[in-house]
Amino acid sequence: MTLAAKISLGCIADDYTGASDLANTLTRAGLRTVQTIGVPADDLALPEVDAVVVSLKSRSIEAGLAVSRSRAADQWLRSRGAGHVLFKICSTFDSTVSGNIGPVMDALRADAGEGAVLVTPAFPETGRTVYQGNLFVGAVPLNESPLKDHPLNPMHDSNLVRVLARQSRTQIGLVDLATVARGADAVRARLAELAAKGIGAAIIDAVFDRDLEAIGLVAAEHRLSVGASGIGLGLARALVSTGNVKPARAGGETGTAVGGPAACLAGSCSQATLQQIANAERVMPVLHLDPDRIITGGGEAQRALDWARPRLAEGPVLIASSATPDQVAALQARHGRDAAGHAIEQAMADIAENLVKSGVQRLIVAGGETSGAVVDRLKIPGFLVGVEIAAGVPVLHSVGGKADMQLALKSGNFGGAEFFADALRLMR
Ligand SMILES: Nc1ncnc2c1ncn2[C@@H]1O[C@H](COP(=O)(O)OP(=O)(O)OP(=O)(O)O)[C@@H](O)[C@H]1O
Ligand SMILES: O=C(O)[C@@H](O)C(=O)CO
Repeated sequence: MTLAAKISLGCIADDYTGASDLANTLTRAGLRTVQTIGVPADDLALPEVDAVVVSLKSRSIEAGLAVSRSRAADQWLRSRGAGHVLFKICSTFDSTVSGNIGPVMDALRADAGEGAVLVTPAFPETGRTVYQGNLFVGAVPLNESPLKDHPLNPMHDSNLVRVLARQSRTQIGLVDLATVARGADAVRARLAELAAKGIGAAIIDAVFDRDLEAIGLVAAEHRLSVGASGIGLGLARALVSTGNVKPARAGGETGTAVGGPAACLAGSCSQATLQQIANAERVMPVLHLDPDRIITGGGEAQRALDWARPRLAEGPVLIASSATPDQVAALQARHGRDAAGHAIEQAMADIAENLVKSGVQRLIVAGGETSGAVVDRLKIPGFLVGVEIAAGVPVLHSVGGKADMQLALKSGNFGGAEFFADALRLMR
């Protein structure tokens, strides 16, 4: 990849929807941003940018692999001049006792020679706030939110100091909201105090965007931070306010229209996605896949394609594997959690690949793991960020691939009740 000037901010995202969420936030804050799929190939030509978000699919893989892939991304970003790298995790801190947030943070911290790393998944625009180290999703603590039923990484503890301590080799501290409210100097002093005690990372509270601006100013003076789009916003605003980046027009790429048939694929089982699918039934044909048949090799992807192809000329279609928490639990009990998740993701990738062969150039995918499987199969090297469909979900324009495509990669919990119709209206 050839980048004309050095980049100001490097980002490593642990899934593809999270990467486009962050790329969207950085773009809106005035940073020219590109999202790459994996560590870019050296010959991938891309425009001059301020920030690169390398998308990995490392949230739910074995911790050692997540570490090695994240380190490779970090080395690439540093070699392109990134002085600061943000490790982008989910705003609901999706992870398990074995990782992968802690192990990746530990490795990147050692590589960067960082003292204490600031960590926050706060993203107030989507209702994620952190107080006294506890993560709230809307009005409820994380462990009472729908994330308690997540198919891959159910979250049962809202205290992130505890959660991260279980995953990391370093001690975890807290920078509380009272400190953040006193501004960047107070945060700086508290972080230095923690680092002096040998504490390697601190969860930092944030409830409003102004908190993230103070956090961003301090984080930007360091080499590494960990968090969701909120700290991305803080970092971007810090880079602009300190004159390190000259802000670009903050509207995103308008891109050229691609036209042609459009399709939606949903593999997310979040409450938000289930509601969005129910509402989509009123405006487009919806096919509900049979997950048992996918796992036992019953030709379900072919059935979906046979269903979709004759309908595409009439308008968009939606194909969903999504199910309620009870149905997900029952399926996992029959087939195993990982086997079920993997088989369904690959079926979605088969369907996407064949829909694109049938002419689809506008594709909406719901779910981070699902999006990862689909985008990998389509071999799209990167995206430029277009208009915003909903908080954290932009229209993406493919770059560097064979076909011109527009995609929307929706994080499971994001988007309004009419998300699919909203997206289709903006994808031309
Ligand atoms: N009916 C089902 N039963 C069990 N698992 C399913 C079913 N449908 C989809 N899955 C699996 O559930 C997982 C959903 O994860 P995915 O990351 O795609 O969505 P999400 O977690 O809601 O989104 P995000 O990570 O963006 O918040 C995938 O592994 C998918 O294959
Ligand atoms: O931060 C979020 O919630 C999202 O960008 C995400 O990572 C969901 O997969």
